[in-house]
Amino acid sequence: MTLITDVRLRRILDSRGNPTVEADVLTESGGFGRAAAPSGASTGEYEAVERPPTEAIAAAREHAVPRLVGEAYAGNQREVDAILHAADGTDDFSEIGANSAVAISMAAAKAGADVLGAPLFQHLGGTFRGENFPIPLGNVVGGGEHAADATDIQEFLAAPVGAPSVEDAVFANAAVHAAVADLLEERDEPAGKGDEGAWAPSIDDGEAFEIVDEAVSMVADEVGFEIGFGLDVAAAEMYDADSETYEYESAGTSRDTDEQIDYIADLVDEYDLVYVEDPLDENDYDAFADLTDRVGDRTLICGDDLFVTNTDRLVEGIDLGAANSILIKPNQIGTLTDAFDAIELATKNGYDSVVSHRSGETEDTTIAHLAVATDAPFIKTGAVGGERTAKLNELVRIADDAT
Ligand SMILES: C=C(OP(=O)(O)O)C(=O)O
Ligand SMILES: [Mg+2]
Repeated sequence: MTLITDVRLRRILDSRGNPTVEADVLTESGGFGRAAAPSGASTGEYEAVERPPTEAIAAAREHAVPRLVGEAYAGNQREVDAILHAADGTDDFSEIGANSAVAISMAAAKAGADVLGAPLFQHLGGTFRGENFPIPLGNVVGGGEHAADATDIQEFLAAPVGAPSVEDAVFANAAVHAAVADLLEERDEPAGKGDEGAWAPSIDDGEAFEIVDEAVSMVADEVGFEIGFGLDVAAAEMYDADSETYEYESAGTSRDTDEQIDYIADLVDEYDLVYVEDPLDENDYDAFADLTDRVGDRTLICGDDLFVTNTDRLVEGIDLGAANSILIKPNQIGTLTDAFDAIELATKNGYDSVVSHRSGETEDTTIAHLAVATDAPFIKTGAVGGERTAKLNELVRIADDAT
């Protein structure tokens, strides 16, 4: 029933106005799945390779589509993804492009779910998946590679850890985003928005800490449940390998690795941070391990550029005690199977998985289903903006049994 009869690929727009790959997968019994690849700006050095969409589409049409059509079953995700790997023939999807691979992989999953008449999260997670919903981490102030002339730290995140429901959590993050706007106005700090919809004022990190801390406390008082504070430092983007220092350009500060570890550890205590992503360079497992040793009992230290959703890199991190959490971005690794395997390995080793969007996104909602299917404790997918609310609203629908 789920035999694939056609795979169609096309270029569509992403949220930055750049082209990206969209895939349609059709099956023998009329099943249909459509999915699109997202795209990063602060990409990790070890991510699977995204090719220019025109090239990725041509290569996938030549190498992957003939091996899938009439040969593979959309309901058998591992088979589809193994064929994508075999058709590509490289370690990093540099032949067909991780963008073509992930679009086809996710579209096949949706086609499989369509034939089965099940929501995607149910198809992916099975009937015995847990009943939990991920806590959404909402980006409310940001800079780094996501906005010009804004904070050095890439993302200041609201983390509604005490929310009684996913709906409450989603609305709390939007309220923090709105509260930040009010506080910026009071301080006469005009702000546009960065790529992920977070406010991107021309302020230094110190001022951003004050504002987000206040906004989070105000909204927590209003809603009556705990809202934590988190960061994506995206430190690889500020690391200068020649001088071995972290360069905070807007603040005019430079820190060596030990100073960076001290700085982050102090921030964890000062702001009760519940989540810190990529606080150190993506090649420095040892520094990650030092920091995790110091503060890992009271906050999540999450590897994004460090692990790039790659089980080999995660194994190394687990061996060294480099973190206690992993970011999961399907397009970093190229298929849903690889993303699932990373989550499973993380869970077995006591790491929390954070399923994540990219800064360049589409209306695709697969990550909302992936997070629910795998019982991931967190999802990071912005706070506002159409391509972000597409995922947040889908979570609300899943919770309401309305997908
Ligand atoms: C979402 C992120 O940004 P990008 O997609 O630019 O890598 C991130 O760094 O976590
Ligand atoms: Mg990150």
